[in-house]
Amino acid sequence: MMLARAVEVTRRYGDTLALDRVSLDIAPGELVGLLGPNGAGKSTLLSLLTGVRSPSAGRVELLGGDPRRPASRRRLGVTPQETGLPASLRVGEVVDFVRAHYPDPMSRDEVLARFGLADLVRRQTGGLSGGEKRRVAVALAFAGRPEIVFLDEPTTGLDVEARRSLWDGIREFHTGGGTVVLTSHYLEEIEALAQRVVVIGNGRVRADDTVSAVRGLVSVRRVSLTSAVPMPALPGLSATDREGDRWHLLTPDSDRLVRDIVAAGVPFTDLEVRPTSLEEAFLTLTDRTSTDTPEESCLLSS
Ligand SMILES: Nc1ncnc2c1ncn2[C@@H]1O[C@H](COP(=O)(O)OP(=O)(O)OP(=O)(O)O)[C@@H](O)[C@H]1O
Repeated sequence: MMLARAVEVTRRYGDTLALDRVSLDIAPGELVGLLGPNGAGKSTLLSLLTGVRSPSAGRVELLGGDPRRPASRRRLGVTPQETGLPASLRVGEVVDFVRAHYPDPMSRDEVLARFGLADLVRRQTGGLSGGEKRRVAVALAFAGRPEIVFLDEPTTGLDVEARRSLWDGIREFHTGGGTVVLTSHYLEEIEALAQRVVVIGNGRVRADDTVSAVRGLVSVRRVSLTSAVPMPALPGLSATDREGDRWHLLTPDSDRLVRDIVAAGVPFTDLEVRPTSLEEAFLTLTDRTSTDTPEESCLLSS
């Protein structure tokens, strides 16, 4: 049985198409990273899988049933992107408050120790730093001893040490058999935790593969040069953008592309090669799951 599942799910907000026919299966014991730029639809997908919102079309299942069923929700842990903690309560009290909602929670000490928060137990949450609040918010997702946890950008705003301590807590849960789905803008973060990466862009699944396969897909370089001559169709050229005589060429193999340009006799000046951002790399990912026509796919890279 899949622990969570989206089947051809579409979600609209008014005229905005946030998710467009997304299908995803999360098996027990997986640690899956959802990777995508701002506005890709990651949070929307989490909100559907956790029953906070309903799809406009398609179907979602959590723990074998409707995500809104209280019986399923008791086996679920969630930390959304934005959370509020009651400012006048102490960290230990907040943990106890959340634990009290579950039939077989972790002990207060276990929750705090797993996420390196034991020193904060008596502190009022209103006086915590942003990073400390975030760590408490993430730890709370685990308090009810859930089977599956959804974390929306769990380490945003954390320094390196806090991030590592949080990763350790997530890994420990996973090693104990727990299932985790987390979103991130950074492949490095997903690489540190997950084996499987689902790349979301413009509301669609662009890739669903191992971390190393996705790294290959998004390791794209941008070759820029000035030339009055049109670029010939060269192998390994994933996308082309032109501003007057300035060309920006995206390619997985910049050495080869430059050699090919020289071999083709294209005159140029001001050659520049640099790594791309994830957003740029996404433009080169073809839509493997859709039935889009080639013309529509080209629009993605224009
Ligand atoms: N409540 C809402 N009302 C209207 N539009 C929304 C709402 N929530 C999300 N959207 C839109 O849906 C699209 C997907 O947003 P979503 O928050 O799911 O993306 P995301 O991948 O989580 O982005 P980020 O990385 O910035 O958190 C965006 O265009 C966003 O503006």
